Amino acid sequence: MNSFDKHDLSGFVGKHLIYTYDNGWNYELYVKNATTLDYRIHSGLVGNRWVKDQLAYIVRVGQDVYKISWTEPTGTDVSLTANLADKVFHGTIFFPRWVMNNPEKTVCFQNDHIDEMKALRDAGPAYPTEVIDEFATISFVRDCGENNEEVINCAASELPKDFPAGLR
Ligand SMILES: C=Cc1ccc(O)cc1
Repeated sequence: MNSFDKHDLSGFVGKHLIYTYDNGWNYELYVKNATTLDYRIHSGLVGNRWVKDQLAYIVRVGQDVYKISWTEPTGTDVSLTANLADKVFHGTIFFPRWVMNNPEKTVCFQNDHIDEMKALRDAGPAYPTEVIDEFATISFVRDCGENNEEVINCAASELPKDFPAGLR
């Protein structure tokens, strides 16, 4: 018998998170609804890439612990764990070889380039996959409600210098 309802995502849907991986990569994620997320990458291998309306599997695996998994048009697979109580985050990213070879090709607002990303994925090479397995620290959490298009609506490079100051 669990002490929490596995099917209750209300503590996660609508959350806007900013976190920094131990390797220094800085990311931002918005849990738009129970099956969709938006994200923006501030720094790292593919810094300045941003994506809206990525479909994902989102599950609750603990009182304050959620897991999100998806596969991208680029062929990159991602599985993230967010422990909101402890502000601990963990990401596993499975990059196809072509992204490791030419990360700059994926740095864009992906929604405007879906067919191009799929063509690059299909051209490969896919293998050997590069697995990035990193903890991150959550530095910012707020509630933005469901399906809020304003949370992530530009590239990281277009944000004010003092971002995320003033958001709370
Ligand atoms: C490749 C996308 C991606 C999005 C968020 C995150 O924390 C890791 C990877």
